[in-house]
Amino acid sequence: MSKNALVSFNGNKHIHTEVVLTGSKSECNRALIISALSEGLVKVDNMSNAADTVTLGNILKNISRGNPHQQTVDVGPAGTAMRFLTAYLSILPGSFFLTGTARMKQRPIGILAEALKAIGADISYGEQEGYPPLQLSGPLKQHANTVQIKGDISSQYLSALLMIAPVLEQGLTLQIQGELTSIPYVKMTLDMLEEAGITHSWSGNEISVGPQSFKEATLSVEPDWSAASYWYSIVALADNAELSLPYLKDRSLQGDSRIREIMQAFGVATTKSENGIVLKSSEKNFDDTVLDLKDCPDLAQTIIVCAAALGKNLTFTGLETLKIKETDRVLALQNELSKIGVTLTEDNLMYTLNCERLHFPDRVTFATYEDHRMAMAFAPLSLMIKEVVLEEMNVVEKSYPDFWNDLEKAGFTVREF
Ligand SMILES: O=C(O)C1=C[C@@H](OP(=O)(O)O)[C@@H](O)[C@H](O)C1
Ligand SMILES: C=C(OP(=O)(O)O)C(=O)O
Repeated sequence: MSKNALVSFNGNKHIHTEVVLTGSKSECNRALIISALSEGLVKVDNMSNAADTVTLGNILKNISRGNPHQQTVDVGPAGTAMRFLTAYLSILPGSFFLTGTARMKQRPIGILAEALKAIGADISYGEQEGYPPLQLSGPLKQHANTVQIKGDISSQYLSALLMIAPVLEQGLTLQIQGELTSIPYVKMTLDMLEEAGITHSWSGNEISVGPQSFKEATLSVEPDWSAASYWYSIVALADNAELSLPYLKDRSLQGDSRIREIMQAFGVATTKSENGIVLKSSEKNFDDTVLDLKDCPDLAQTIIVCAAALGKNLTFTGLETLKIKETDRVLALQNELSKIGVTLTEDNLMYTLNCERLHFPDRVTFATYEDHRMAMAFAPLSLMIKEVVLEEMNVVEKSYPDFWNDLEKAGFTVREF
């Protein structure tokens, strides 16, 4: 159990600062796998200090190929690491026991494991059918080059397969079944592969990657737009703010850069600066009352909590995958928003906020459910609530270890207890 954080903001709600965000964990985790597959031809620039990325980097450094003894590989809470390593380890010679936290053992992996088995991998389930831990014995002997895969549970399964596709003897064609979720993450995978010299074709529900060699390249990682989202929320809740975020680009590989458009309605204007972007307080203007977050599920908590704090009864769609992330994020939001009198109710996959009873007690303790995004999405409420307690403050390390320090630099007080 880590400490709790008591967060407050004294004085005028004015914020003028610069925050240098760490590299995107999604980009870094892909870059690490691509670099490993390319056997060092592909280098990575601006590596993230996100714990999930550090974990994946250490695993890739420490595993030994062809070792006759079984190696245990523990990803902790890192979902992308679990999914990407399932594919990566299945093609390596050797025997691996791939495991993670208690929560990881509840996050489904069967769709990916069965697809890999259909291609020729030797994978079995260590505990519950369809869930980690996994037992992998490689190398995969390919006997199929086309596989059907459900697209509506997690895009990470597709990304994991696409990254190993070029080193498979026969390449790989994915036939996607159902509506593909989190599409920008699949595009990010294909774009980064392309930067590393790997071509693909995508037509209708089929994505094909032929057998190919990686070329020398340096993958330059952009700061994390999901992390930027918490600063958008802070600007939306402040009375007056001007916040610069260096190195964020206009055109991003990250789908979460959509926060820029979404937050215009919440009164946050984004302009380009010499070396990045600047967020400024502007008029709020809620024209759209329904927001579809299917392409950017990691923004859901930020946006829903911010809308609740502003008393806006918005409706959200595309939240189906939130139940299998670090926690059941819909349930966690419902529990914690009730502490400020707000409900989030579902009707036919539409989730609507009701803020009629919104109120801000002097002190509220929010549980974080071993979910970094719960802590970071609720912390901005310290602009509305005198004292906000976020339990288990270390959760933020998963993607944004400097979060509390950055808050202090922006004028918040963060006390550990
Ligand atoms: O590929 C990735 O880097 C990710 C894809 C998304 O997951 P799903 O595809 O499961 O929605 C996202 O929620 C996760 O944080 C990172
Ligand atoms: C869902 C997330 O991560 P992962 O699936 O990699 O654990 C996240 O960072 O919000």
